[in-house]
Amino acid sequence: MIITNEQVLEALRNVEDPDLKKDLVTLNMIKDVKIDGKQIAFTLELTTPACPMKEMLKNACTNAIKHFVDASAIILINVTSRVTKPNDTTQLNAIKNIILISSGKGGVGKSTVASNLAVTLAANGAKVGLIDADIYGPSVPTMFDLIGAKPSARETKDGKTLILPIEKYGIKLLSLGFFADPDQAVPWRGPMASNAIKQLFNDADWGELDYLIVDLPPGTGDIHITISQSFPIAGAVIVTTPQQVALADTKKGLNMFRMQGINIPILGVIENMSYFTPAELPDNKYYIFGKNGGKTLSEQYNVPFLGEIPLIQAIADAGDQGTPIAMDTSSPLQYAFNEIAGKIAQQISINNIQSANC
Ligand SMILES: Nc1ncnc2c1ncn2[C@@H]1O[C@H](COP(=O)(O)OP(=O)(O)OP(=O)(O)O)[C@@H](O)[C@H]1O
Repeated sequence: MIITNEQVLEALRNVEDPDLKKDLVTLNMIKDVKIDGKQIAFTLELTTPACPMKEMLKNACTNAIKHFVDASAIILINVTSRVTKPNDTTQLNAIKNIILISSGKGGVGKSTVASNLAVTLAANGAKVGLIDADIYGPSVPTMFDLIGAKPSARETKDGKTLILPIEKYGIKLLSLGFFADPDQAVPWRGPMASNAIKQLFNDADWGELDYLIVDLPPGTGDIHITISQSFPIAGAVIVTTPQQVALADTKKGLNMFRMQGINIPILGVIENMSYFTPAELPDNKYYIFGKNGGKTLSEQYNVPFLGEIPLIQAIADAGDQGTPIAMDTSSPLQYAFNEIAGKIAQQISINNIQSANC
């Protein structure tokens, strides 16, 4: 019996994307079906390279074809991705999704999370940029071993000067720290800071990006309002530690993103420094700052809980050495960040597709 494209597509109509609640053919995720005797090849186009359901969907496609078409078929699935973007993106057209990394309190690990998410999404194959908008203490130059680095500029055909982001580990980076002397007091204040931040978005040659991660200053202030109101934001990720003082400030941050006029989707809460694990006793967990604070908060606010990151000296060491820990293939944290990045990318895809269908 000759296998036809129609039979294959009909079989794949039985595979539903659990997030988007539609089948893969209706979602236009099946491309280039080619049949050669018993061999069936096609492309499965996901909405993000960091999709946590990649393997599950591949297996479901194989099973559907074997069940509905031919149990002895040889199935070759090429998985690719085309990252979706919010449908109201009118400016910064080549930047698909801007993700804000925010925290109510300083020092809870916002920059650590931003850096590790950036390298994780890039390792999955996404085009990633990172803006360090922390006016009080930009840490991206340290975390990417770029202290003292200075971005160059290029002139466009119409005479405009564009800043060229610095590329490191496959990520395009701009930090306010590149424009100030690392040993001088930070000069960014009020309107000057807001203008400088806007320039990092508007006057830089970002090229095409799937995700632009923005490391915000701690707390709730002018910079948050400026960025939220000036650019289309895919969502905010909130970083907290488990202590009550941190959680109280985190609530203020959550409330700010929900304020009228800001109204930014909250992609979820990450709890950093959740427990301490000594290097010599890797299976022991000591909840020195309390347990489940971040999880309880995310339940109260009805936002996703994205995961826990332990307090481990290797994270601080990796940050100080300029090689984010998620790049270390031998570290269990690579897996932890991969899970968190997958959940964030998945949430963005769902929001984008839902907003496109509205
Ligand atoms: N899970 C962790 N385990 C160990 N050290 C950590 C962890 N998370 C962050 N750190 C360290 O804590 C310090 C503060 O982290 P980081 O700079 O990421 O916080 P932040 O919230 O961005 O701070 P700021 O308010 O200054 O912007 C850094 O030295 C970092 O390496």
